[in-house]
Amino acid sequence: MLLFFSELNSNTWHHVGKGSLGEAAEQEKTLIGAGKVIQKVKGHSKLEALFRHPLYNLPRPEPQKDDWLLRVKTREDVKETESEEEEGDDSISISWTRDVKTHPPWLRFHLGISRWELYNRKDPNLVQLTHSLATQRILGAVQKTGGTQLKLLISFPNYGQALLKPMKQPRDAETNENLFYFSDFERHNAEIAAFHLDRLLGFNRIPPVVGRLINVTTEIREVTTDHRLSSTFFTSPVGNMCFYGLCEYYCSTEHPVCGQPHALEVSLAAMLPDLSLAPRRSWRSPWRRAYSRTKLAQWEKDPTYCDTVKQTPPYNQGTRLVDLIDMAVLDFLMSNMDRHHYETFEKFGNETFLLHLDNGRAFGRHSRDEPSILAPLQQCCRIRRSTLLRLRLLSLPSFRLSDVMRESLAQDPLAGVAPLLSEPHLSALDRRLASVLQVVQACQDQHSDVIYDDLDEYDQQPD
Ligand SMILES: Nc1ncnc2c1ncn2[C@@H]1O[C@H](COP(=O)(O)OP(=O)(O)OP(=O)(O)O)[C@@H](O)[C@H]1O
Ligand SMILES: [Mn+2]
Repeated sequence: MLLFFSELNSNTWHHVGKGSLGEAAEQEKTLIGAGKVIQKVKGHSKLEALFRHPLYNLPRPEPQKDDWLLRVKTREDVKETESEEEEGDDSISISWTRDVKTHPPWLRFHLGISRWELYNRKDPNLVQLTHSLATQRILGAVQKTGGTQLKLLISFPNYGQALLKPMKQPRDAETNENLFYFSDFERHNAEIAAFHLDRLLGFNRIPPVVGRLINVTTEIREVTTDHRLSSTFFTSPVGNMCFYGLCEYYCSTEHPVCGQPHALEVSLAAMLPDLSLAPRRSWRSPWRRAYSRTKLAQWEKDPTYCDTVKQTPPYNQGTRLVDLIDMAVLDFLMSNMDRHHYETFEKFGNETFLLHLDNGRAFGRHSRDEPSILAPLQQCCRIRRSTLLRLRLLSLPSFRLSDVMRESLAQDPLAGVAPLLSEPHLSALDRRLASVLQVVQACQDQHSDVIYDDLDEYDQQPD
């Protein structure tokens, strides 16, 4: 493994890429013709090859007790709380036990959250979790409070829940260039695509999101107990079932969410554990935008802004700064300008990953890039080595980001309706990835401490 990483890092690395790896890629080029995209050629999968790569299989120390977000109570714990609390709870009987086999997928997801990632990519439960979100009967739907745009909290028979964001505009609509980022609609496909992109970058910091075609009438209107929500349903002039809900932005007759006439595309995100079990802390991003038509934020005016951030807790210690830069890379690739806050699990203090929640405003425009999203990278000139090496890998023809993204998104149930990202959005990913690598190169030309080496422990291991 030592040899492998040093090879990736060396100057000859690009040459290596164009050699053996490049040739193989030429032979297995993804075929695109007459608007039809063929995902795999004779069973060859770039996605599978990517996930087989050592950079996606770094040995991690087994998490210790304190590295898990939650744990199942032992019989002793249960006895203690029973004696403390009033007995006589006849509400619900739950049929799962401490035996993992009895746990529904959402519970296994919660129990799998660790200090370092939200899920393990190889955990077979992930497929079960997304499958259950995509297929289970919808028992209830109420509006979720908090946040500015309409979203629903969906509940399922196995006590699982999901955060629903509806399709609000046609898939291929490009955001009007005269709209400010803070006036943009949220997109259901952006939530889905962001989950896939985050996973492809090896971060695993976005809760699993899946697409689903629902029936607005039978699966929302007829099951909701939320009167404020049901009072906003109406039949549109062409006979489609629409609703708009109550929220700060775009909840009006002028901005209806409509079925065709009942069918509606939505995204469903697995819910994180309840805040009472796993409280989270919300952090204001140092590179937050001004959310104003006229004002600039401090970081837009001060080229030495990062020097201040680097001295400010929690960015002056541990991995917080490079975590933030990982997030900036993710956001630049998908052109998300709306990252005003990020969250962490309180239990893990400052030594933990950052949750990349709320990605609905990503993937709005494919014809333009937004360099200012990369400001943290460009101003701090710092990046995790594992992130950089994965980005370089994804820029090679044999693992090309747009190709693995296309293949990954094809796994979503809504891909059967239409591709989740149009081809121009996929090529924008490759173009932006090249820009990220250029920014890193420019940093390396000027500074010597650009790379935050999170792989040194692996390099020292014998082969
Ligand atoms: N998968 C999830 N599980 C639990 N809570 C979530 C999940 N995703 C988002 N949330 C919570 O719900 C809140 C609102 O969600 P989101 O940010 O997507 O909505 P929003 O309307 O875009 O909010 P805002 O306008 O503040 O950006 C988030 O701040 C987050 O705390
Ligand atoms: Mn938002």
